[in-house]
Amino acid sequence: MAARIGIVGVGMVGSAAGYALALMGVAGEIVLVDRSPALAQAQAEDISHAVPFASATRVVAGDYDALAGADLVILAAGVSQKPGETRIALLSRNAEVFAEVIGAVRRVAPDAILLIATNPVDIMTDIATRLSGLPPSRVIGSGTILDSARFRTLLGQHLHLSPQSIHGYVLGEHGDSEVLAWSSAQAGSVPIRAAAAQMGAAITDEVVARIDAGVRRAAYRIIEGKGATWYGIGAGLARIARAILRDEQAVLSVSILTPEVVGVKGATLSLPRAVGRAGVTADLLPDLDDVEADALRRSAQMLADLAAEVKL
Ligand SMILES: NC(=O)C1=CN([C@@H]2O[C@H](COP(=O)(O)OP(=O)(O)OC[C@H]3O[C@@H](n4cnc5c(N)ncnc54)[C@H](O)[C@@H]3O)[C@@H](O)[C@H]2O)C=CC1
Ligand SMILES: CC(=O)C(=O)O
Repeated sequence: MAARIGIVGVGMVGSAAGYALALMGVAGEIVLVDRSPALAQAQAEDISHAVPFASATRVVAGDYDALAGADLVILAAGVSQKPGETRIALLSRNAEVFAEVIGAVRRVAPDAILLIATNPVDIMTDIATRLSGLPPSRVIGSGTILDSARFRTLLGQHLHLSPQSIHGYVLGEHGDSEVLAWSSAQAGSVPIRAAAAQMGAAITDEVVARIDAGVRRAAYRIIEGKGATWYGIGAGLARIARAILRDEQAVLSVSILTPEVVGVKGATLSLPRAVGRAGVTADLLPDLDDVEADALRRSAQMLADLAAEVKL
């Protein structure tokens, strides 16, 4: 039977995910739910007009009851950052939104995998895991999927290679403490620094600093310029959804509650992980140098401490 995806919160991010999913054609039906039914209705109508160019997906608006039987529900409800605001500053407001939304989704779609986009996405994934009672493997935050895409884009531009031929991951928090795993990045099958040297485009300290800021500060820059980010994450959410619904076992950097990593217990954070129909089925932590391992430890500890402060 064709897959059914729900999206709760269809502002910029939820609607961009719906649009990307409709173009990709991975679902038979996409159901849009929002606190504003008029917005959900308008987004469904607009996105459905893109469908004839790409797929046969049915795109409809509905209330929570319309999510019954969903295989996957994407959560993008809540407030977003104002210029200069951190993701973590959104926590208390979005925790209140999840207190209402997660129970409503679970009541009608108990078998759905939850895919979280709302920021701060790692802590919101931790909250969704606890509120839902689902196993962590079935409550997946988009985490650093977007940061890894930004890393691959900038490395691809530096080397004049397709970002699809760059393999590199951002680990830890989707946020200020994230860790770019330079030491394991590759172009094709060649370690990134060796590839860069072969291609006459050495990765100097200046290049590292520029790409690091390009990734870490991307959201701040884009929000300054247009108020929010949505295309990158919309495509990232659709990519994760495709991996789940087609049981791809694709390696993607996503966030789940993790029993232990680099000595830190109980942090919800991103690592490259295998993603398929059962959710996350394996972790693939790359080899890290000492600087990267220390940075990941700090990021993980910060996330574990912050999540522990959230009382539900
Ligand atoms: N994980 C990531 O990489 C990214 C995450 N985000 C986050 O995604 C979230 C959404 O961002 P935008 O779409 O730009 O915001 P938006 O304001 O455009 O949309 C949010 C939507 O949530 C709805 N909503 C709020 N409370 C609700 C409730 N209780 N029940 C149902 N719907 C509710 C609103 O009506 C609105 O339509 C933010 O937290 C933002 O920071 C944004 C970009 C990237
Ligand atoms: C807003 C956000 O989290 C991002 O674009 O990375």
